[in-house]
Amino acid sequence: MSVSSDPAIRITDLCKTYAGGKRALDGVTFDVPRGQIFGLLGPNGAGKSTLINILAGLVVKSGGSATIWGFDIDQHPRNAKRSIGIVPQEILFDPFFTPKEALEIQAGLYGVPKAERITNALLAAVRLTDKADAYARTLSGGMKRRLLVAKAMVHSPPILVLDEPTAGVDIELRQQLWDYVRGLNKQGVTVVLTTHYLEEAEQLCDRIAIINHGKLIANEPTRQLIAKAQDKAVVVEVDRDISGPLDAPCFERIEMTGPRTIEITYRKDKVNAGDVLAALQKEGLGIVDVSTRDPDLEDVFLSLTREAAA
Ligand SMILES: Nc1ncnc2c1ncn2[C@@H]1O[C@H](COP(=O)(O)OP(=O)(O)OP(=O)(O)O)[C@@H](O)[C@H]1O
Repeated sequence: MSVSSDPAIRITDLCKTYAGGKRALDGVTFDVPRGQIFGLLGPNGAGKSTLINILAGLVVKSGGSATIWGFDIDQHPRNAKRSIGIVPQEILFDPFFTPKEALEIQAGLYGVPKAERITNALLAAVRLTDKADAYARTLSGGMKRRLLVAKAMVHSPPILVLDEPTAGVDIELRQQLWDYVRGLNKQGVTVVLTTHYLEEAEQLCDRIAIINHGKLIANEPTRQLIAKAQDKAVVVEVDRDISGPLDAPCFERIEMTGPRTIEITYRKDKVNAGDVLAALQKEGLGIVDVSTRDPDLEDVFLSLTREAAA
C-alpha cells in the first residue's frame, strides 16, 4: 500500500535493452520526492522517454524495479497506473472527437464514475471551454497540447509526468502551460517533466536529475546543482579585430561572439578572471570592456555530460 512517506516515484537499478541490443537504461536509481517539480534532463537519446514509457506501462523493462506512489509497477500495475498521468511527447488524437468527448472517453477508460468526472473543470483549466465541442482536428497545435495535459488529469492522479511538453510550442503558450502546471503543483500534484530547455528546468524545477547514455549522472536540488558548476565565463571586448586563433592554458573554451568580442570560459576553481585577461594582454590585445557571466544550468549540463563522455 501507498504510505505518505513513500516517494512519489522510486526507480531502482532500472535497465532496458531493446531488441537489437541497444542499452537505453543502464542501472538507473533515483527517487522523485512527493510534492516537487522534478526535472529529468538529458541529451537526445539519453533514455528519458524509455524511462517514462516504462512508468506508463508502454515499454517492458529488462531489469530493476519502479514504484509509483508506493505501488510496484509489476505487482500492482493498476494502482500504479491510476497514480500517474502522462502527457506523451507525440500528439496523438482521434480527429473526430471533440475535446469534451476525448476527456469523457479517457475518464471512462480509467473507470471514473460519471458523477465524479471533472471534464468541464479540466476544459476550463486548460482554457478550452469555448472549444469543448469542436473537432480535435480543428484545434491548433497549442490547443492539442493543452488537451493532452487535460487528458492526463482525468483521473486526478497525484503525479503528472510531462514528456517534452513544450517542444515546438510558442513562448506564450509555454508560459500558460507552466502556469497551469505550477497551479497543479501548488495543489499538491507531484510533477515530473523532461525538457531540452535548460532555462525552463532551472526556473521550474525544485530538483533535477540528468541522464546520459542511459546512466544517471546528477540528481540534486536545482540550486545545489548550479552552485556546483565550476565553469565561469568572461566576455571581453578588445581593441582590435582578432585574426588568428587564441589559446592559453587557462582557457577552458573560447568563442568569438564578434570581430572584437570573445567569450572565454574558465574553471573558477583553478584560475580567475584576472588570469584570463592577463593571457589576452600577453597576446598583445588591449582590453576595452569586460563582463562576467555566472554559470547556469547549461554550463552544468555541458560539463557533466562532457565528464561522463570522457
Ligand atoms: N523501440 C526501440 N528500439 C530500439 N532502440 C530504441 C527504441 N526506442 C528507443 N531506442 C533507443 O534507445 C535510446 C534511448 O532513447 P529514448 O527515446 O529513451 O531517449 P530520449 O532521452 O527520450 O531522447 P529524446 O530526447 O530524443 O526523446 C536511443 O539510442 C534510441 O535510439
